[in-house]
Amino acid sequence: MTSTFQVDLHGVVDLLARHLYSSPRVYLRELLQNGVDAITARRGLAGEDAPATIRLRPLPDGGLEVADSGVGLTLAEAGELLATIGRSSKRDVELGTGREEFLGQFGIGLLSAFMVADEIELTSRSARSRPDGEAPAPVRWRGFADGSYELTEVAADDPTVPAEPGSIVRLRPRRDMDHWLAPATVTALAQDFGSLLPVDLQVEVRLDLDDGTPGPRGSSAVDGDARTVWRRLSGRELPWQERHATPAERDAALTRYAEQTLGFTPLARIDLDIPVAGLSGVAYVLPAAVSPTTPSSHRVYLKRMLLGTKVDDLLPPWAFFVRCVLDASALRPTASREGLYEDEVLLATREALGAQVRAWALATLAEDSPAGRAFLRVHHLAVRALALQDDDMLDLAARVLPFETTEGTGTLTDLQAALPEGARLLWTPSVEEFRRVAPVAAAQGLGLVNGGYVYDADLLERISNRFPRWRLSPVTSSDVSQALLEVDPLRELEIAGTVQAIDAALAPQDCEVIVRAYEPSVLPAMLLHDRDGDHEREARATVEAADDLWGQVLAELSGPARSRQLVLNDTNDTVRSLLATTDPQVREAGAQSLYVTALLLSGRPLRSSEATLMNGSLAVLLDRALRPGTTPLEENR
Ligand SMILES: Nc1ncnc2c1ncn2[C@@H]1O[C@H](COP(=O)(O)OP(=O)(O)OP(=O)(O)O)[C@@H](O)[C@H]1O
Repeated sequence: MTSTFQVDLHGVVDLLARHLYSSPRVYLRELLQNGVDAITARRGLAGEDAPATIRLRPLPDGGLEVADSGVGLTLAEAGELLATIGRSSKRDVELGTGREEFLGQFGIGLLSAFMVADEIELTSRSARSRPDGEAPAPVRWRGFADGSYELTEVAADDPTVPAEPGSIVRLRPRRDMDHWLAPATVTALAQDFGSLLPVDLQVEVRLDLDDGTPGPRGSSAVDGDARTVWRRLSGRELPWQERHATPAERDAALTRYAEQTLGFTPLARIDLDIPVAGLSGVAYVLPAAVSPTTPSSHRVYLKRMLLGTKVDDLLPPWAFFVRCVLDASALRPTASREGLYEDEVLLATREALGAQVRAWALATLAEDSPAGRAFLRVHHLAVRALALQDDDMLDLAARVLPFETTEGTGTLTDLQAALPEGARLLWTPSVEEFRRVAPVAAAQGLGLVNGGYVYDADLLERISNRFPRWRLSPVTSSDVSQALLEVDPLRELEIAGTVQAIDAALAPQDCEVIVRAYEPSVLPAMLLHDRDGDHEREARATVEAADDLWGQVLAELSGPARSRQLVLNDTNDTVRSLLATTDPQVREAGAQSLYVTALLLSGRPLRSSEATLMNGSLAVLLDRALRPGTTPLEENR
């Protein structure tokens, strides 16, 4: 024996309301959509001239009436389609997809009305004719929130039946949800979802409740005490397909449209057109920079019905500087109809949209125009993000993107122009390293670029690898130390003992001390990070783990054990004073404070152990300086 599931409609509606739809507001979209689909079906039957109207009428009892001039339903169709959840006339059973021409496909849309109504009544006159040529009798289906329904034939002259083919859906409000059916809400929702629909959508407005929103008026009527008018909500061309006398007028109209619908005045506009996805629209460039992690959300219409105002994942991640408004016919909605189904068409569309935005960015940046400069000023981060994955943009970016360099903020071209012909360009992977090295590099005439900001290290590395003509490479400690002059051998001999003592004082900081003579002489010391230090530390760990014989060999190969070098500047007066002192306490405290100063110069905040070191050394130096009658540094000269 086979049985069928018993379905508790309350549970299903609750599931839809809580987990599928983001808000009960979608009930109106589902009703509009059924009306549009029924009109499409009637056009298929009777030709393109078939009437295409949807009329929304708030009822005096707080309910709502939605009347369409669609294909209508026969008794058999209503019995099959409305009595079974998940049954849809618009699905392609063989392909398992929604048929192209319709908006609906899942067979659950009408249920969403139970989020706001206790009772749904659909009265319909079918546009089909019976085999005997007679018109089928009109039908009335009444569905209740407890899952029960009634289906009856109705007399053709019944006054509640549409006079012409079509359907009228009436909702009786659910307690506590009646505000969703209030006239102002219905008008606002219909405007939002349906203003671009290719049908004549009108709402009946009571003049005493009219909020004065401008819009074409239809005929007026007297309904009881209140005068009413029909206000037309649709009938607009897609804004980007409207005709204008001149391009300037089109620009102005589309800018106004962005201001009204998106709430900003765009920096620029990119027309979008992807025929295979039946897609057209506009990408607006944001007037201010946004973080790359801000989810970019777009206003999307599917077959001219609003899908959502915050649809994401429509463009590649690097295109976070645009907001699109578009309409597509070949993209598929998810069942909630609030997002896009991730299928091959969406993947191809995303790529094609990315290509159109990219082509605009390339063309705009390539010409040195005010628009290009404004775009770069506001959205240089997005250009950097795009250049990371696109060689054409990378090549352009290398020429137009500003970086922080030892010659000020400028492009790589600017930096090259400021250096002797054929000079190499160097870059640091962190801001800290740039701060450490830049004063010396600048004084030595080295061209240094700060790669420490978002995307820049990766970008500079890609430029180094892909475009050798820039002669760009990451800076190494040897690049810098080569520019530092060895002190003369006699001087080296003179200070050897002191240097050894200072070196020992900084050993706990994992820092080796050397002395060189370099410009600028106001800089007492510089801290170089040996990026090979990591390998050395690894080598040390291996030495410790190895047996005696191998340990000795490896120890010889592993080189200097400390990962940083404090390079004291022998042309600096303070350093010379320190090197001259024989007071061990002053020497140690002086070395520690030079070390901390060099750390601070790199811009990195001090760790607590380093702050303690600074305070301790300062206390010693102050104590010696304040002892009456002596100045410690002079005392030992
Ligand atoms: N106004 C209407 N005129 C004619 N037929 C209708 C109307 N409203 C609903 N129907 C019929 O009832 C069926 C079920 O409607 P329902 O809104 O539940 O699902 P759907 O529109 O097919 O799919 P979806 O769940 O994607 O909206 C429709 O496929 C359609 O055949």
